[in-house]
Amino acid sequence: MKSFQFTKMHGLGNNYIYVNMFEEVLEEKELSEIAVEVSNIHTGIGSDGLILICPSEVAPVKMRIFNNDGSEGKNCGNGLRCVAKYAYEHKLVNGTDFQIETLSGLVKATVQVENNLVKSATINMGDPRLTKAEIPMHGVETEKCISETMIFNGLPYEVTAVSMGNPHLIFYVDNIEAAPVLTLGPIVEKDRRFPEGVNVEFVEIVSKTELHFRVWERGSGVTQACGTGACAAVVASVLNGQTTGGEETVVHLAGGDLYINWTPTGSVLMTGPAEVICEGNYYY
Ligand SMILES: N[C@H](CCC[C@H](N)C(=O)O)C(=O)O
Repeated sequence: MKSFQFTKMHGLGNNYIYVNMFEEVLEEKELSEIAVEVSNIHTGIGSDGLILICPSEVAPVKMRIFNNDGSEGKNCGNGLRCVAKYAYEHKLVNGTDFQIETLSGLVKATVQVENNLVKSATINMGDPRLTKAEIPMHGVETEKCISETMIFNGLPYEVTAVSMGNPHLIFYVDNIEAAPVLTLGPIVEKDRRFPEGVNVEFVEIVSKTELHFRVWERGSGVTQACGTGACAAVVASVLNGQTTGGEETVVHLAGGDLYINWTPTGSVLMTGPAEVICEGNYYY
């Protein structure tokens, strides 16, 4: 019987099982299966997936994220805030500003500290990627998908695609409570026009600096929040003239609020909470 120590953390209810790979050893070929197992609420711990906090050659720490279906994602906004919290509190980094390596590149983290504990973090998520080649999605590689009509389940929808290092497709609705998250989400997630799959977001515009948001995540289904998705939603809303670029926009997610700014320099800043739920030993 093998075991490893874990910390369960969440960002606005988007919760993952975090493993400190500076101290634990997990076999690469087991990671996908471990992600599925720990995520199971009946026979595991219960979570949206697994996140590894790893050594890096280019930053103090590296984040790897696995969804609850075992697939590996390339970025995770809520996860980055929790990794930043863990790294600061476990002295894996020096000071409140540091870089984190992800599979989609380096991001910059700034933690907000009270009584030596991180309450929230601001992550500079870098620039959004907008060409169809970068999403990735089928179509002319250099073209962007902004308010493009696409047919899903026999019906036309105006959609906008944004990558924050992971792919997102944004749908606009008049009433977020009635958004077809459970019906349309799984269909779009696996649509063959997205060769790596896609995270699916539904957005209701409230004002030029406020929106409601729900998500069906690639590889995890419905989650309480999606940080990269919220960033993608703000970028899409600015591109569609619905919200104001360069202004902090509040995104209301099921689990709470994120503050997102697509700055004039092109990078996207995301600020929100990060919390520890529990720690323990997992036996497998
Ligand atoms: N919940 C994460 C996104 C996970 C992305 C993952 N579902 C994928 O891209 O495969 C977030 O806060 O950004």
